[in-house]
Amino acid sequence: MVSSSVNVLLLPEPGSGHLMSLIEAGKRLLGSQGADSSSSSPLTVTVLVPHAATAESASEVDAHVRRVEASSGVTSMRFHRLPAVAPPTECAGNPQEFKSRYMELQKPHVASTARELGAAAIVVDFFATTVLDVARELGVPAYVYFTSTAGLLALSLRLPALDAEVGVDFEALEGTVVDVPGLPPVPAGPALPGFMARKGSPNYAWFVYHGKRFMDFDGIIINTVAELEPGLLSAIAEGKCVPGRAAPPVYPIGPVVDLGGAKEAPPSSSHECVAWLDAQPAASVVFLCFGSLGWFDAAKAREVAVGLERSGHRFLWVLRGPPAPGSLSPHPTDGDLDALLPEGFLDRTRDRGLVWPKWAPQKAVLAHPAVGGFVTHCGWNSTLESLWHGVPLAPWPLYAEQHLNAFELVSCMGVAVAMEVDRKRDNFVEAAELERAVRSLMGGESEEGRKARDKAKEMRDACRKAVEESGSSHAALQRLRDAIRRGAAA
Ligand SMILES: O=c1ccn([C@@H]2O[C@H](COP(=O)(O)OP(=O)(O)O[C@H]3O[C@H](CO)[C@@H](O)[C@H](O)[C@H]3O)[C@@H](O)[C@H]2O)c(=O)[nH]1
Repeated sequence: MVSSSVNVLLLPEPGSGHLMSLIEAGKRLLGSQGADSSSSSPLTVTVLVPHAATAESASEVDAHVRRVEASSGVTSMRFHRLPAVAPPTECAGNPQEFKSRYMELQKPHVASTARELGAAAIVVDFFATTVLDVARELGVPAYVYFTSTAGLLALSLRLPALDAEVGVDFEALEGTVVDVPGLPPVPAGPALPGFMARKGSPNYAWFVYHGKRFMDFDGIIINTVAELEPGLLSAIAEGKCVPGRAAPPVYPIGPVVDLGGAKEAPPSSSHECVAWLDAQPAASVVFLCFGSLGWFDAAKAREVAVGLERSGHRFLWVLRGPPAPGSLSPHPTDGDLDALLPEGFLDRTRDRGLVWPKWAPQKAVLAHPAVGGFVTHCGWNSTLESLWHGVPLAPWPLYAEQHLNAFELVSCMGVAVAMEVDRKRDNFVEAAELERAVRSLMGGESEEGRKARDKAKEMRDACRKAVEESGSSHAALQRLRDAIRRGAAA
């Protein structure tokens, strides 16, 4: 019998945390050659790569796509570059609005490409829910890919109703809690994502829109693990987030973590950070790194330096500086260590610390046996990478949905020690608080630290089991493939 392939189009948002995650999800969808060749209708995946809005992001996207194209074993994945569109620069200061409008501008190109290539299903990033119109026009099933937690998904699904129930800005709800099915009461001030806090803001309006739209997709693919967020996934499946309306099927296929093809870590042993770790004792180093957009000014960096020095622990600290003045790009610049660090700090800590001012090989670092704890901005990719290696966390959320993630990591999953972050002072952490959290995380007397370390190991085992043949994520992927094939045959 001649097999006809089922072409799935993926539309990522070009931010690296989103793009890399959806490409990796595409690889998972393809599965091993064995799984695919046993079917009479093998899946193929075409990634529609949007032209990124700034030159810096465009070269980052290009480098990543080239790396995947060049890597062996991804033969059924193709890349199709979409033409450049004029970015909506007038809303560059509102990241969620910017991303949503930028993705909306891709619609005509997605439509023409889908017609040209033939699409059995379209999977879009969660900022691209407007593209559902294209799928409906073409009569093609559509899935949304959610790069963050089931916690954020539940809150997003609930947001349109919350918007109607709560008459004031959520920002004004200091001291009160928000009810999100599947989560303990969420303290509005410290934990609600900033873009959901101001009712009048365009970022907020877009999330109300996305929250409604998620319900209209044929399925929601999410980068989480059933065992990590069981209560939330049940609440969503049971229709508790949007009363009276069943949610579309949810496919938790995580952890979708790009390990460069290796289960343990990408080979980076020649990197200076990894070579430095090679010389440190097991589980002795606290790693500090803050995602693709995190950076510090001298005031915050000083607190970290003092806190680390007083903690007495070994550390590897990725310290990056503010975006270049006048640049449209939100990307940090390499940290100017002389300007950012207190005088003499590097000399005094030379034998037990490394401050790295540039992009670091985070996955290889987290995989290294010398690393015993991670002070993180709580980006979901970073969190999953840490849990994959059983490394406990201390959350220092900075932007996007990271405050909600921090709340969940401490209050639900128990894999993190709490750290007091002052949101009113631009997420400031005092030196003494950092020192306390690092001591607790790295093996002091604290019960909280011991629990976080144990729980992180438990979650490492759960994450690894989930992707094995009998595991929950493996089963979710199979259900997703079946649903896509059924849709193509219909
Ligand atoms: O020096 C660095 C810094 C980061 N990374 C990698 O970059 C990725 C960062 O991803 P993530 O931790 O998710 O952070 P962001 O890039 O900030 O991701 C955005 O997208 C995520 C998924 O939706 C959200 O959870 C975040 O809040 C949002 O800011 C990870 O794979 C890291 O390993 C490095 O390799 N080296």
